[in-house]
Amino acid sequence: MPVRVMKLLGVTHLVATNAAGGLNPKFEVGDIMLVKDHINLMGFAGNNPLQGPNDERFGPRFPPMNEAYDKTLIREAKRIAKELGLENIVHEGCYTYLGGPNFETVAELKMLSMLGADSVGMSTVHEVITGRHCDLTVMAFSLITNKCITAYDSNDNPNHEEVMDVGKMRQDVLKLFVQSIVKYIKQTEDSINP
Ligand SMILES: O=P(O)(O)O[C@H]1O[C@H](CO)[C@@H](O)[C@H]1O
Ligand SMILES: Nc1nc2[nH]cnc2c(=O)[nH]1
Repeated sequence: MPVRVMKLLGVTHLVATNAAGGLNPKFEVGDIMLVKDHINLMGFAGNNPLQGPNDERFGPRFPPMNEAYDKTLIREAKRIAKELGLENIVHEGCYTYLGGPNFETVAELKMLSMLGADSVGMSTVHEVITGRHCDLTVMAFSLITNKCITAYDSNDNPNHEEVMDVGKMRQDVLKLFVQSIVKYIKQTEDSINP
């Protein structure tokens, strides 16, 4: 619903952000993962934001999702990351999400890893699908707030306080990153529609 309101207000681009657990062992807490693709696990269970009668004013009944994340924006976000000296903490990967609110079991994390997911959260995919359905240009990134633990002998429990703390720790960097991306989008739009 908020995404469709944005569309009706004339918004053309959606930059979605989330806090996520890092499944890719190369990711460190505080890293940023540009989303290049997602696995809509909730969709597999029949939970999709496009369920119900299709409103053709927004988009088609069966929209493609293979190019959900704009490749140009990913490329430019990487360039911007380099300019800001963030290239060591900015990666690219596949996001997946579960309904939450509990964090995952060890077996679930192992499965998600095997499926090819690099980060796991509880949001974003619904917004992205709705945005792509109404033809918004979409990019998304995850802030890796915790490493997903796939060992049974670990006592390291994920918790929401840690998620909030890492968000606060990185807020200035994320603000600068998003501002720079939005500035790039605005410059590009102005050059197309002066
Ligand atoms: O996806 P966002 O809202 O960024 O936050 C993620 O982190 C929270 C759990 O700590 C959940 O809300 C999960 O979805
Ligand atoms: N599902 C999920 N959401 C998160 N949000 C922040 N960390 C996590 C995580 O480990 N799992």
